[in-house]
Amino acid sequence: MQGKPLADAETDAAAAALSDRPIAIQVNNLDFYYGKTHALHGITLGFPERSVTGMIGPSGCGKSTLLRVLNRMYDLYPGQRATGEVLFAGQNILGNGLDMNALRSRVGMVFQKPTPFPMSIYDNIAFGIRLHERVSRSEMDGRVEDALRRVALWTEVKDRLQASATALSGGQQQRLCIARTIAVRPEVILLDEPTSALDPVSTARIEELLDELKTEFTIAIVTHNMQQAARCADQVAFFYLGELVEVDSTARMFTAPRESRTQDYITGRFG
Ligand SMILES: Nc1ncnc2c1ncn2[C@@H]1O[C@H](COP(=O)(O)OP(=O)(O)OP(=O)(O)O)[C@@H](O)[C@H]1O
Repeated sequence: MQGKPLADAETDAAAAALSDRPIAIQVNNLDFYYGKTHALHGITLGFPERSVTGMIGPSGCGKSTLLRVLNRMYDLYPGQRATGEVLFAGQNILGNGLDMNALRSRVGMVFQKPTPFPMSIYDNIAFGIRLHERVSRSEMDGRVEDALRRVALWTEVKDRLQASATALSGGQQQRLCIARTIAVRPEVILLDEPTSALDPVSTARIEELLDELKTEFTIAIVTHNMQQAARCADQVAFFYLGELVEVDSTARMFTAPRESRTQDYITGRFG
């Protein structure tokens, strides 16, 4: 009997490896409302541990909304509410009585535009650590250096740690924001179009960085860039009009999506 073509076998192996991983965050039957606007409809999606989930879909389909549910960012805005279940660390994080600071230290977020605080490079990183932990000065120095090394920024900034972070280039600022996020040792990192404001070289550096970070963190990234999803993600979820159309390993999504809407989107027929 003839075997499957190699490419198919590899695709199947990648999908199987992903499905064997424990799930870091499991979203079940999630609905989300901005006042009367029903933005997400019955989303069920698992984020496998230590892997990258790419979230794609046309503008307004609900990608950012889902990301904002995963660390309850929406809580900061009146009139926004979620129903369903988001299981993280053995708990439904949509429930009452949750320690939001603790949640956000475990599920960190990086935004589209780099958002360094108007303070020194050093303090940008130390600030988040101080919010959650008491550490000595020497330990803090070590944590700051470690975070900056992890994002390959240390050699560029080690001689000007006390300079303002706002003087860094856009790409450096975004790496600083990622350093700030990982410095508090989260389990999950959410990134909302983290490279859309960056040049191709800075984008490539962030993509390389994600590849390293996923050995330690669970990553969810919203992107409009199909090549970026194909390069960075282990699994890809395609959203359309507030619904999850399909989710699969990246290789399968880009070679053999099950739904024609996915096929149309990834081949650029709409969106
Ligand atoms: N603050 C808000 N108030 C009311 N409706 C909102 C608000 N933010 C988003 N929406 C609506 O919710 C839906 C999902 O928006 P969301 O920003 O999650 O989409 P998206 O897929 O991330 O889009 P984009 O790719 O353009 O960032 C859209 O219909 C949008 O108009």
